[in-house]
This record gives sequence, structure tokens and C-alpha cells, in this order.
Amino acid sequence: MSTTAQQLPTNGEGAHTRPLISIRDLSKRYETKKGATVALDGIDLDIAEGEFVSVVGPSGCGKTTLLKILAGLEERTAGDALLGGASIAGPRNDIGIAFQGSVMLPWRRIIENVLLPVELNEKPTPAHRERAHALLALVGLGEFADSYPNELSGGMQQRAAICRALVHDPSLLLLDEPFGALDALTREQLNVQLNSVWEQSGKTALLITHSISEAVYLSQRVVVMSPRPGRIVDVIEVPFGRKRGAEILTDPKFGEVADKIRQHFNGERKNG
Ligand SMILES: Nc1ncnc2c1ncn2[C@@H]1O[C@H](COP(=O)(O)OP(=O)(O)OP(=O)(O)O)[C@@H](O)[C@H]1O
Repeated sequence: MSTTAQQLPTNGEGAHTRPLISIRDLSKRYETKKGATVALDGIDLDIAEGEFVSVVGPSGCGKTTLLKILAGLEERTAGDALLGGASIAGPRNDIGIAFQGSVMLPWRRIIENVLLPVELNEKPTPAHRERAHALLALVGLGEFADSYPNELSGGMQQRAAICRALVHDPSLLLLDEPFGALDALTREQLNVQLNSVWEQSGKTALLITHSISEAVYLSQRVVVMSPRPGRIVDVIEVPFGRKRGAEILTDPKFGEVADKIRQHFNGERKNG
């Protein structure tokens, strides 16, 4: 079942939830010596509080640009992007971000790496440390709080990066291919953990991914974009509850939703 970009999902009990993010007729044009690139054109999207939304689309369709605008790291050319009803005007500390290959500072123990976003604002309190330890335990890294990054695998470091993005209790979690560099099996395991972290934290999350199955597994809605100019071509609802286990991967409904998304890319590229 598709929705228009403007429609908000229900909270699973039939009631509509209020948007945390409102994107209105958003456009972004990059001007370079070689000429102009319209990276985003007329993007309209509401993301409800507590919702998990993924954005998929071919390389260059503007996914990272959209995420950067929401993070306040890139200026928009036209339109508006609001967080909690206020225009996003610059970097803010109520957003958590994890990118592909998120770097851990090698000289700091994992717990100190996770606490970094807190340290940027204040001296971490025992409550912050408790939260950091609880997050690490949630992703199975409870035993590694005092380890150094080089003692952890790539997948373990990415799990720590998710904890770091959540440690300051942000209202919005932005994820740009956080598991992109990992093997398929590790990625699948981390998706199960990420779903569990999201489900327990109740955070609003926006994920950019090249993997259709990752998008379907994690999201309540999947936004499909087309390239040059980057536009939303479909918004697809995923018919599973918030808490998900690996068994949904073999559910026929999972395949149906993934196929519906894949149809948009027929002839362009194969996605996970
Ligand atoms: N700083 C910049 N200056 C000029 N053009 C840019 C800049 N950043 C991105 N672009 C262009 O904007 C378009 C969208 O880029 P963006 O990185 O947002 O796409 P994407 O969908 O995230 O791509 P990918 O999936 O390959 O990461 C591309 O054509 C890119 O070349």
C-alpha cells in the first residue's frame, strides 16, 4: 500500500501521530565550476515522531544531501525543512548521526568514544555513563566498554557508533549507510539489533541505504527516489509491526514489498 509523501502513517493503533520532521517543497542546487546540479527537487515528506523511515534510490539521487540538510550541515536552495515545527537553520545537538565507517578515536576506550557527543556540550555525568553502558549492553557490547577500537571488529565498531549517535538522547537519529561496509551476514545481524534499539528507544529515525531488504526490514515506510533531479517517486508502507525478528525476511509479504520497491529500479541497477 503506497501513501503520498504528505500522508502520515498511523501509530499502529489507527491514530495519526504528529510529525517530528516536515519537509516542504525542498530543493537543493549545487553550483560548481563545471555547472549546476539539481540534487533535490520539490521534496515533500512528513516523518512522524517515533517513526523509522528509509530512503532508497540510485547513486546520486540526493539521499546524502537530504540527510545533510536535515542535520543542518548543508543549506537548502528553496523550500523548508522543519524539526519539531522549527526550521532547521544549522547543526544542532538534538540530532544523532551515524555514517558509513563512522570513525572511533583510536586512543579512546569505547565508552569514551560513545560519550563524545555529550562531552561536546558538558562534562559527562554518572547518568550519562549509565546510559552509555546501557546502550552498549543493548547492542551486545557490554563487555567491551573498556576496550580500544582496534580490539573490535568493523561490525562491533559500527554498533558502538549507533550507541554514540544515541547517547545524548537526540530526538532524531540520522543514519547514512551505517552498515554499508560490512558483510551481508553481519549486516543482517546488526539490522536485528538496530530494530531492537529503535523499538526500545522510541526514537524517530531516518536511514539512507542502498539495500532494499535492509530498508524493508527496518522501516515503517520506504521512500523511493529518482536521480537528477532527486525526486520522491513513491512512498511504500511496510506491513509489519515495530518489533521484528529475522523470520520476517522469509515472509511472503516481505518479498512483495521488496519487489514493489525493486520495480522502480528495473533496468537501472540491482539492489540488495
Ligand atoms: N558538495 C557538492 N558540490 C557539488 N555537487 C554535489 C555536492 N554534493 C553532492 N553533489 C551532487 O549532488 C548529487 C546528489 O549527491 P548525493 O551525495 O546527495 O547523492 P546520493 O544519493 O547520496 O549518492 P550515493 O548513493 O552515491 O551516496 C550528485 O549529482 C552529486 O554529484
